[in-house]
Amino acid sequence: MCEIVEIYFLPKFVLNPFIFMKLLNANQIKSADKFTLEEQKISSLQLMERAAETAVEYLISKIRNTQKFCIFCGKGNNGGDGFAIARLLYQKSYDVEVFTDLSNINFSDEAKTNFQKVKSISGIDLNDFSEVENMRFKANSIILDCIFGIGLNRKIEGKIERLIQVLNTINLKKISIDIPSGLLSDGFTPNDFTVLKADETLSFQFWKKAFFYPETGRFCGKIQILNIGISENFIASSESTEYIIDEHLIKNIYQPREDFVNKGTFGKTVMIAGSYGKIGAAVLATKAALKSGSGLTFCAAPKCGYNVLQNSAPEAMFIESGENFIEFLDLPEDGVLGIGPGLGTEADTEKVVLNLIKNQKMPMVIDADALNILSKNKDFLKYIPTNSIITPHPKEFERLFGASKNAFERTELAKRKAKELNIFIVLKGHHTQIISPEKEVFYNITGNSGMAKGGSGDALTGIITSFLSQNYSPKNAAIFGVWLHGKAGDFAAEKYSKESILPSDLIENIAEVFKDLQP
Ligand SMILES: NC(=O)C1=CN([C@@H]2O[C@H](COP(=O)(O)OP(=O)(O)OC[C@H]3O[C@@H](n4cnc5c(N)ncnc54)[C@H](OP(=O)(O)O)[C@@H]3O)[C@@H](O)[C@H]2O)[C@@H](O)CC1
Ligand SMILES: [K+]
Repeated sequence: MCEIVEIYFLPKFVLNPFIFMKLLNANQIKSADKFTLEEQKISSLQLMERAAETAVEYLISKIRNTQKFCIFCGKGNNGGDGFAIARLLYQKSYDVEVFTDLSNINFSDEAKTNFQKVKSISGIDLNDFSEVENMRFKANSIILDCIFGIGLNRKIEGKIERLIQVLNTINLKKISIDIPSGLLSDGFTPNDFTVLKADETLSFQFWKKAFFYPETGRFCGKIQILNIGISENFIASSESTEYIIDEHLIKNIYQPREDFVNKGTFGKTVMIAGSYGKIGAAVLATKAALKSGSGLTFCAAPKCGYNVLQNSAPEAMFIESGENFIEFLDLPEDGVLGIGPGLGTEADTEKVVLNLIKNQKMPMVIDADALNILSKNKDFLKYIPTNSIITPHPKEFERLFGASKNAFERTELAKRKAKELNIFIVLKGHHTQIISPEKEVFYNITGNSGMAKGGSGDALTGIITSFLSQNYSPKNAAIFGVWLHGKAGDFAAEKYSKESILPSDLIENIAEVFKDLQP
């Protein structure tokens, strides 16, 4: 599964803080390249050189214990990047060995120029792809994959397919340039495609859609976006309905707390959660709501949770709503509701939950068992108040809306459902997506695999409900909530390791995220 660390900027290319990142497709990226050449009055060879310099600078700054790079170059501009990187690494005194298809030299113009330059350097070994079968690679060598980039338009076959199969068996670190070779950048890659399995992907300027979906993201390893100074004017004017939730976007959404305010200013959050044996879910959701700034916080839960809730979250008010599970609800007026964590699906709870959702006019957050209750009858879906936020994981999503062939199709189905029901869908996963009724998709890049633990989703529900009650719009509450949840998880993982972090640690680290956000 892929993991995204940070954006690497050459100091000369710092993005305008008001431009947040759109997800562009391969054709748009190619147009962005062309536009940049005209705007900056540079040649495509110069842009390629800039891309290669950025990649080399990154490699040198991050990679330790290696002296040798084996660079595999295809015939297009991804191969051109590879030849240029080879030359630049050689000039920095690294051992460099280059592999290409010497039997079929029909390179793109830029690749050809850079191939010729490599050929003229006697210190760089140049081999045919086929020689990889008999090679003995030095330990600690790094393989750079520059075989195909975003220009791939069909399955790789023959000699190059064989090459990738062999490379995939070699036990050396593999770094793909721009995108792992064999992967289609804008959609699902059929299962019979041979794809290079990278440990790391260094991608130029733009995230690619393939990075965000489990079937394709699993080939990418750790993802690093390298800013190569592509035209901001082009990015700003490009049409896209898909976005990456980056810090620029978050800084536009975040409303710092002002002076002269009182607890009423920050809304009334009401968590409806918990049943016997699952009171922890109510605790986590309530604490997360408190920690993310809710002014007044209530938790409606069964009586069996009274002691534990009052002890662990004394700042919240308890609303007794049954004995061992929720049997009735008597909620404060004007509360913003978050319902679902640990509710169970007892018949009485089901009745109360459905009734509440049906009669609710204001947007609310619906999660976990509340979604399972809704999924029992497709007619229940229309009870969801407009502009509400639902937070299903893939299984819950399937129960609600039916199965999809793959994760890309699931997102398309979510877009249709978000529009049809006029709601926001937070599709939880390694890269959680927020899908709006306008069919926009926002991809989250914070978070880590240590958060794949029971209780993590309860915290998310608390955070989003808290933001909704603090007057963030439903869209901003969902985007900010998902991002902050992941970021808090990243802070926690740094302190305690991915294995050991608990959702409680994540909640504790919400404070670190807010500290970081202060202007
Ligand atoms: N974005 C940026 O900002 C910058 C991007 N740059 C770099 O450019 C890369 C894109 O370059 P690119 O368009 O030449 O594509 P790339 O993938 O190298 O080659 C495709 C060629 O292979 C062919 N072909 C396709 N599929 C095939 C298959 N299965 N089996 C066999 N052949 C196949 C296809 O031709 P066809 O055979 O279809 O006529 C085409 O000629 C990009 O990823 C990045 O690395 C930087 O240099 C500068 C800044
Ligand atoms: K590649």
